[in-house]
Amino acid sequence: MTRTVIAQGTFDILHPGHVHYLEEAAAMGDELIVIVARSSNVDHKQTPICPATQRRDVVGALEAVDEAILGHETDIFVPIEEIEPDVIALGHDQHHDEAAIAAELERRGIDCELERASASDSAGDEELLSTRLIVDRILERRG
Ligand SMILES: Cc1cc2nc3c(=O)[nH]c(=O)nc-3n(C[C@H](O)[C@H](O)[C@H](O)COP(=O)(O)O)c2cc1C
Ligand SMILES: Nc1ncnc2c1ncn2[C@@H]1O[C@H](COP(=O)(O)OP(=O)(O)OP(=O)(O)O)[C@@H](O)[C@H]1O
Repeated sequence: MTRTVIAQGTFDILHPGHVHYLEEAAAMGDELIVIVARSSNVDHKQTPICPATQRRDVVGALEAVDEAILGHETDIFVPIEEIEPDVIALGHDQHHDEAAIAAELERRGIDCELERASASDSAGDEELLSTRLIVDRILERRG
């Protein structure tokens, strides 16, 4: 039986922290499907620079990723219901409440494990590993 893992996020301007998360998520199973957040659902930080379709296409080109799909516009559990994953891999710093996600999965009858990925190691000098920091540096150096 194929063990399907879901990873999800905004993935606006890719960096090695994203690669770390997706490689770790891929290692949790046999197949990795990535749900790329719709810009309208990214409400806890600034609106993404790149359109969702472009963010999806770049994530989908990574070696660790079997398939990247656009998330649902209004109900984030719809793709989960359709895919029926074995594991949902949450990012190390994602704000989601694990207990609330687990409760909603149970309410919808979805039997799936929840795992937390680790933070990536330091990237060394001039470390960024964050889209927000990349954008800040662009503004600082080129603005
Ligand atoms: C289990 C799960 C499923 C998700 N599915 C969707 C989805 O269908 N559509 C969507 O726009 N975002 C989806 N998201 C992503 C949320 O919108 C999201 O966590 C956020 O906007 C991305 O923020 P981040 O990149 O800071 O983690 C999902 C998140 C989780 C935890
Ligand atoms: N440095 C990192 N180490 C490990 N995982 C990371 C790292 N950066 C991002 N991720 C993971 O990648 C996923 C998508 O992250 P996201 O698109 O929010 O990027 P970000 O760089 O954290 O963005 P921002 O800096 O704008 O908040 C999340 O699950 C997040 O935890």
